[in-house]
Amino acid sequence: MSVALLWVVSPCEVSNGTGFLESVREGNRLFDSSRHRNLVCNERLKRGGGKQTDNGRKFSVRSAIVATPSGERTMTSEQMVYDVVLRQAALVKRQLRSTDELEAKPDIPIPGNLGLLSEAYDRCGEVCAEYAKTFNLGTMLMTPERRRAIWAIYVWCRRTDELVDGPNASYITPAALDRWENRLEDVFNGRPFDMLDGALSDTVSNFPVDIQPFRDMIEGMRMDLRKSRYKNFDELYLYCYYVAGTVGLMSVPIMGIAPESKATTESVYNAALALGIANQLTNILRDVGEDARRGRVYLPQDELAQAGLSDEDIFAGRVTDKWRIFMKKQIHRARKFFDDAEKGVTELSAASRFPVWASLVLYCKILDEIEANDYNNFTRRAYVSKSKKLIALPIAYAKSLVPPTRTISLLS
Ligand SMILES: CC(C)=CCC/C(C)=C/CC/C(C)=C/CC/C(C)=C/COP(=O)(O)OP(=O)(O)O
Repeated sequence: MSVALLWVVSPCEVSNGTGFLESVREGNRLFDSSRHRNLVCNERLKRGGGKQTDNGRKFSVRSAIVATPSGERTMTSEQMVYDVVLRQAALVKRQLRSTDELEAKPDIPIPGNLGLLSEAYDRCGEVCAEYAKTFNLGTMLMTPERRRAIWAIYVWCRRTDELVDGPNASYITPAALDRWENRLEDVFNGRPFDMLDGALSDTVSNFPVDIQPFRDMIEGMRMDLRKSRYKNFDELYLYCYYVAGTVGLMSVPIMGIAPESKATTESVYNAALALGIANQLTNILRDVGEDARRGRVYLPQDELAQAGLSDEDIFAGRVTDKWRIFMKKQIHRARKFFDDAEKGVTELSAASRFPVWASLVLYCKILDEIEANDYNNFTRRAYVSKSKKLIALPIAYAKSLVPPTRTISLLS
């Protein structure tokens, strides 16, 4: 069982599988923060974020992405996701107008709870160190406030992912995800359920983080529960946004954009979104065989058909020329998303660039490894060896020293 879940699941809760989320409803809090709650609410109202914390809207906003009553959509997934980008960018701009520079504020003093809060952040750091070693190493260059905020977000994402991918996944129902979303709303309202939520509550009160990407990540988990095929790339793009693009949007308000950057806020968020999509597409291409053994195919069905391939070919795991041609196109697309992301990394605040470059350079290399495996992603797992990682890290460091562009946005 993953460490992240062990921390929040007591033995009796594990026994019935759903107890962990069941207890969310009971509201048996570990983290008493009535003072913290008021401060968070005031903070969000100051930022114009009151709408998000309106109890009346709980669960009415499943996702910013909506369909017509007949289920048809008039916009592409990309256009719809861009609305979330604009919303997050607007939130940051409002914050920037009210402060000279986007820097973390000092801790909110919570007498009696300060020790607990710092313990909560420490635990988040331990999870990050355990599961995201390279990225965690890179975060050591960030300011302590930013580093621990990134940890808190990472832990929430990991716990969310564990709900559908972890040891209790078979007990997870849409209702359980609704309760998890309920708990998320509580986090943003300053009513954290446990210590790890407490760290996130503190983070979202200190940085201009929008709740929508968090809600959308839960929506991605719902999608994973009900769907195992993707008709076309538009559908797959939406899934990738939900489960990974959201992470990019959550991270930039913490990482901060360099004060000297001339790029527009939207373009930097777009690049962050692109990195999430690129990572997820890479993850999908690496795990084709593993996913197929779970009955899942995260590849556009129309493109498979155009290449003369079907699910049967994937379940049979045949590396044919048709498969190689298909894979080349998929890899090419993933690389284009990495290219879009690269333009934005340089615009981040200096200390945040290294962890992002390191993870970008390393994840991108997985695509090279799939090629080196002659596109056999059915029975061979593409991975980047330790020695290749060691070579890549100084390159990432050198890239992180490049300052933002001096001219008005080169980014689209
Ligand atoms: C580019 C700019 C401007 C900012 C960077 C913004 C960030 C941090 C984007 C990164 C988004 C991200 C890390 C998305 C998660 C993608 C992903 C597929 C993670 C895979 O997680 P695991 O499943 O743990 O991976 P492994 O299976 O490879 O261990």
